[in-house]
Amino acid sequence: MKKPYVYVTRKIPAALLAPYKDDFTFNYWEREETSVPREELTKQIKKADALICMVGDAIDKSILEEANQLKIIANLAVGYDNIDLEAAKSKDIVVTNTPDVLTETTADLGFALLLATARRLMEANDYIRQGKWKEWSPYLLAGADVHQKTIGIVGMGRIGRALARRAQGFGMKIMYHNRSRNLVAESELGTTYASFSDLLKTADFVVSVVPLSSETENMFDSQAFQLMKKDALFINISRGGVVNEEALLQALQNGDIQAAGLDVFKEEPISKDHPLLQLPNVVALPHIGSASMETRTSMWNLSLENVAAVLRGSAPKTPVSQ
Ligand SMILES: O=CC(=O)O
Repeated sequence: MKKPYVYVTRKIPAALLAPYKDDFTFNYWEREETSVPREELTKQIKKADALICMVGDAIDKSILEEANQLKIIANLAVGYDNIDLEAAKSKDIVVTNTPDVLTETTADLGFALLLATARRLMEANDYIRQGKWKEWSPYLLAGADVHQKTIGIVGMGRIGRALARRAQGFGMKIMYHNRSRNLVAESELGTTYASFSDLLKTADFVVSVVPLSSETENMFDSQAFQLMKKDALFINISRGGVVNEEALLQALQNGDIQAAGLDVFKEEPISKDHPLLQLPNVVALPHIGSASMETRTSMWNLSLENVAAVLRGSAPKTPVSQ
């Protein structure tokens, strides 16, 4: 019998495929630095039984129309705003993501970004490498304290709670905003629920961990930045789509907020000429929230487990609700 065909949109380590090789045929996009062109993906989707894809792959209605026998789309990410869930559902295609395995790693990065932005680590690193360091001086590259400040976490899901645990270690006051109250986070992590506007008005660090949806798109707009304190820092580790980047740029330029740490952008990869990247008070990272060797391997393994389960006729471990 012909083995089911699994297409992977990036190079996957061969060793991870070994346990599945007897049952499935694998093929993947070989070039690590570039994403699969739309034309090639369309060709592959026509014949694939399973697809493992990345956040940058737009799995929209028009490409899904090409699928003839696709049974599962396994996204190598916890967020899945790149996939048209309705279109997948209408073709009985299961969608899975990679929750849990990346929670702590992403929270580590979120906190690293917060610290780097507050203490101006990138500017300091550039300063020393450019040979500018001539003498020690009291306010040289002086940033903002993190300990005992107020963090405002927007989106109290798994990563939000993991951030709150880290914030506890820094003696921070923790506010959060979420669609619904999270009583466990309140009782166990000492977090306080606030309306979006109260959080914006009060927090020293506003951290976005909210998934991108029609409700959250552009929620950080000019009004939101106006509400923030002038010395507030904005950190985004969720999706660029939740921010109006033009409004963020203006807020940073006008001094409405102090600085931003951004791991995600509306257009990814962002152009190096983008105005946000010209500002010294922006720390920018290329969407590396879950990028540790251990976690990326766990994400691959979870995606493979999900694919194998569906192709063998059982339920996947981490389906998204469609
Ligand atoms: O952005 C990455 C993810 O959603 O896992």
